[in-house]
Amino acid sequence: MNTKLIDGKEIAKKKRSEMKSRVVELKRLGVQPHLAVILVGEDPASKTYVKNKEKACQEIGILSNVFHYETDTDERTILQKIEQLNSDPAIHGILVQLPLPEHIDAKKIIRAIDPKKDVDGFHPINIGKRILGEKSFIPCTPLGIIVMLEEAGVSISGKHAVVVGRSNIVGKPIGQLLLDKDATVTYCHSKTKNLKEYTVQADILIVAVGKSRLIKADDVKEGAVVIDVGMNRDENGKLCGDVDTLEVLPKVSRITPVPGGVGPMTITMLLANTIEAAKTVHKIG
Ligand SMILES: Nc1nc(=O)c2c([nH]1)NC[C@@H]1CN(c3ccc(C(=O)N[C@@H](CCC(=O)O)C(=O)O)cc3)C=[N+]21
Repeated sequence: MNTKLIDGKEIAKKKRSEMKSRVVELKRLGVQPHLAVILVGEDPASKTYVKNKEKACQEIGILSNVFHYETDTDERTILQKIEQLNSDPAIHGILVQLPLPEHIDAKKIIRAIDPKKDVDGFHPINIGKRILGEKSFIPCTPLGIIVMLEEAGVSISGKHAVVVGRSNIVGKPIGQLLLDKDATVTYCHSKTKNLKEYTVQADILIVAVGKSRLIKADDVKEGAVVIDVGMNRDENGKLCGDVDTLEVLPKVSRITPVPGGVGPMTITMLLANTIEAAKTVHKIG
């Protein structure tokens, strides 16, 4: 593998093997980490992701249950399921796979999850705590990015980080996390005029917009670190990111590939959050 590539798959593997021992330790103390996943509908990408999450749980000894509902399931049924999972002491983490069908109010669903079991870190309580610097669940993708930067030995303090994309699950939280690590942060989005003017200034460039190969060599600074959060299909149906990796590669110092970059780290952080949830409930340090 090109030495410029930050190998998310490899870092994920290392982290998962560490977690595996932690799970063994927890089991010795009588605690079996347990994740519940709610999936509504038949979106093929969602089904694949959920399957990958199940597999990852199994691999490191976390129990997982997937509750799969038909597309036309009403909101109340899902809310009732969440309530049941909230009050079940054997369940430590609850994840509702997004996106949900349109007739279901995702905001309402997320608010129904017990914040202590919100391993996605999407509940307003966890978002509020995070902003205030209190202990909280951090969304898996941004957390995975921070861990990758650390593992790759990229220092963050004093760097100019440019975040392209402002979603609640990636853009906004990763900017906040980088800020907490003393980066100077610029947010760009669909209404940003002359995007390139900003991206070329980035020491650390995070791209999470969902547009195939949007970022070209001209858009990056020499020696930049680039994190590609995109998960797109190109015109040939091939999985690709928001960055034209081959084109920018000669110019950057480090870059995450797609696949094999941020994706595997996202799932790994879900496992980490689930273990954390189990430890907290059972008051294990
Ligand atoms: N409640 C919720 N939480 C999420 O964390 C969540 C979600 N909903 N909805 C969808 C997005 C997307 N997401 C991915 C996770 C792993 C890969 C992943 O492992 N990707 C592989 C490739 C997978 C493939 O081949 O399709 C890789 O990049 O190497 C991708 C995408 C989690 N999400």
